[in-house]
This record gives sequence, C-alpha cells and structure tokens, in this order.
Amino acid sequence: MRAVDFRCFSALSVEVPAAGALLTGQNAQGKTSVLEAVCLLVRLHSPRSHRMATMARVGGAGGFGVAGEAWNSERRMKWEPRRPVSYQVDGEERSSQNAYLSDGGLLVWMGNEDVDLIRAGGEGRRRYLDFIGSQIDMDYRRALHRYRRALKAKNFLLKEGSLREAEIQSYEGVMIESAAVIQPVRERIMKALSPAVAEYQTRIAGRDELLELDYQPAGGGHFPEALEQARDRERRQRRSLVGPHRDDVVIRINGLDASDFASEGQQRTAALALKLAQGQVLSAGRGEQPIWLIDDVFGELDVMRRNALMEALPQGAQKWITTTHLDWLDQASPLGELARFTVREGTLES
Ligand SMILES: Nc1ncnc2c1ncn2[C@@H]1O[C@H](COP(=O)(O)OP(=O)(O)OP(=O)(O)O)[C@@H](O)[C@H]1O
Repeated sequence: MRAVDFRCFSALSVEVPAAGALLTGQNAQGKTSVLEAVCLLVRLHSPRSHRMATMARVGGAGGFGVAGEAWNSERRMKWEPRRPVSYQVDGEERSSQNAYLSDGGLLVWMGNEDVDLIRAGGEGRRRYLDFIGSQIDMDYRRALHRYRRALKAKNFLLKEGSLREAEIQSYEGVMIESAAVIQPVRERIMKALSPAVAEYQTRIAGRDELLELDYQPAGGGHFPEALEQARDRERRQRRSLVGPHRDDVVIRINGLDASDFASEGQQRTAALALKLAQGQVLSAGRGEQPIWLIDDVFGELDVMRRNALMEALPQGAQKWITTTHLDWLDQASPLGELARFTVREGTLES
C-alpha cells in the first residue's frame, strides 16, 4: 500500500504479506492513519472523517493519493481540492464511487469507540448496518444515497416553511422507493447477524450471556402509512420524523436493554461481538474474507477477552493491527506471523 500526503505521511510505502501487519508506535505517530488509508483504498470511506480535505497532509501539496494491490487489481484514488476525485482500477479510470466499489473488497473496522454502538444513539447502529448493506449489495448503497439526498432536500423545504408541497411530495416519493430497498435488506442483515452476535457474545464473555438484537424500523416498517400519519407533525416541527433515517436496533443482554443495564465489560464484549458478526455476515454474503482493521483494541482488553478475540478472528483473513505496546502478544499467538512495523513521526520502519 502506498500513500502520498496522507495525514501525517508525506510518503508512505508498505508491503504486507497475506496474513497482515502489526503496527506498533507511541500515541500520535500515525498508526491509525495507516489503517485509515487502507480503509479509504478499499471502501472509499474513512471511519474518522467524512471530509476528504481533513486527510490531506497539512503543509503538503493540497491533495492526497492512496494506491495498492487488492483483490488482484491495482487500485488508486486521488483527491485534490476543487477537482473531481479520481478512481482507478488497473490503470483505468472508473467514473464513480459505485463503479470503483462494484468489484472492490470487504472490510471490517474495529476500534475502542465501537462501544458507542451499544451506549450511544441509533445513528451509529444505522451506520453499522449500512456498512454491511453497502458492501454486500450495490442496490442498497444506491438506494441509501438516493434516500439521503431526497431527505436532505425535503428537510430543507420543511425548514424554510415552504409551501412547495408538490416538491416535498416528489422527494417523499423517492424516499418511499428507496426505503422499499433499504428496510428489507436491513431486516435480512439483522436475521443473519442475530445468531452470530449471540454466539460471539457467549464465546467472548466465557459464559452464557443472551444477546439479542431487535430491529425497530421507524413507523413499524410501513413507511408510506407512517409518512401519511406524520404529515401534520412534520410540517409543524419542520423536519422529517419517520423513515429509515430513524430506524434503530435495540440490543438486549439477558433480556435488559444493554445501553441502560449492561456493565462496562458486557458492553465492550457486545461491541466486539457485533464487529465479529459483521465480518461473518460480510464473508457469507460475498464468499470472501474481509480485511480486518483493528485499531488499538488488543492492548486495551483483559486477557480473557483478548484471547477470545484472537481465536475468533478468521485465520485466513488479512489483519492490520495497531498497538502502542506488544506486552500482550504471546509469541505462540496466531498473530505472531504478521509482519511487524514501527510507526514513528509519520514514517514506517520494519
Ligand atoms: N491532515 C493532517 N496533516 C498532518 N498531520 C495530521 C493530519 N491529520 C492528523 N494529523 C496528525 O497525525 C498524527 C498521527 O495521528 P494518528 O491518529 O494516525 O496517530 P496514532 O499513532 O494512531 O495515535 P494514537 O495511538 O494516539 O491513536 C497526529 O499527530 C495528528 O495530529
């Protein structure tokens, strides 16, 4: 993988074997940025920022580029201010993000902030579902994009108290069409996730802990009717109140809502279980292993969970793991075969 003017790296070049890489370094040296570059190359997406401009190196030429071999093809993306983003596969320009991603690879990102999937509001859980849906189903990705655009336009009109009712209704038409793709896929994903998450929770906790996922589509899954019923309220409150952007997933452990009742340890275990299950559903959906980007997780876990996580990660999959120290790594561990690098002030040494 190579990157130019990306975050703190003026030039980054790293050859990684099929097993993956273990990146060690103190805080603020560039470890997460390496994972972020891989994430961008594979999914054109950063878990840290929606704004490409933040990824261009401060003090650099203004733009950035990322390139690398993945899935038997050479992939490149280049971002420059005020220019269309360039996406290339094997030297050929791809016209859009969708075209670039259509034969791209799968990916799971794990980080300590994953605990917010349990603790925080529904937005993170929707993003978690969307990340799966967008990787296994291009129609889902397209529908989500259309839905978001129509929602934004509708909210704009509602906010200005606009009387352009016909226009609002045409955006609602697009939202209804897109929701008819989004919600059934979310439901399917939830069905595939539920047993996997429950199994990982018990495995990582080391005891029986019943973890249940309960998908709650906003409006009870009957979007057009819910929209009709919410019409006056939406006009009064000047914003969209129903639809897939309000769907949620309630997570219960032993019958109790995990955000309110689970212990810190149970929540951390559930976050790991959700990500492991994400990987399982992705590989079942596409018949190949995702790349695992694991940011600073191992050093923060207790021995039992760390060992359980190590064993639960699929053996054949490529893993990129960052850590500030290697005290936790047993030489006999399956992660021992990963290539090792030290990250120091925006440089990488083997
Ligand atoms: N666009 C940018 N240009 C230059 N430097 C940046 C840019 N964005 C972030 N940085 C800096 O890059 C450095 C490395 O950040 P990164 O998050 O990759 O570090 P890290 O090694 O993962 O740290 P930690 O262990 O604390 O998570 C930080 O000092 C950060 O402020």
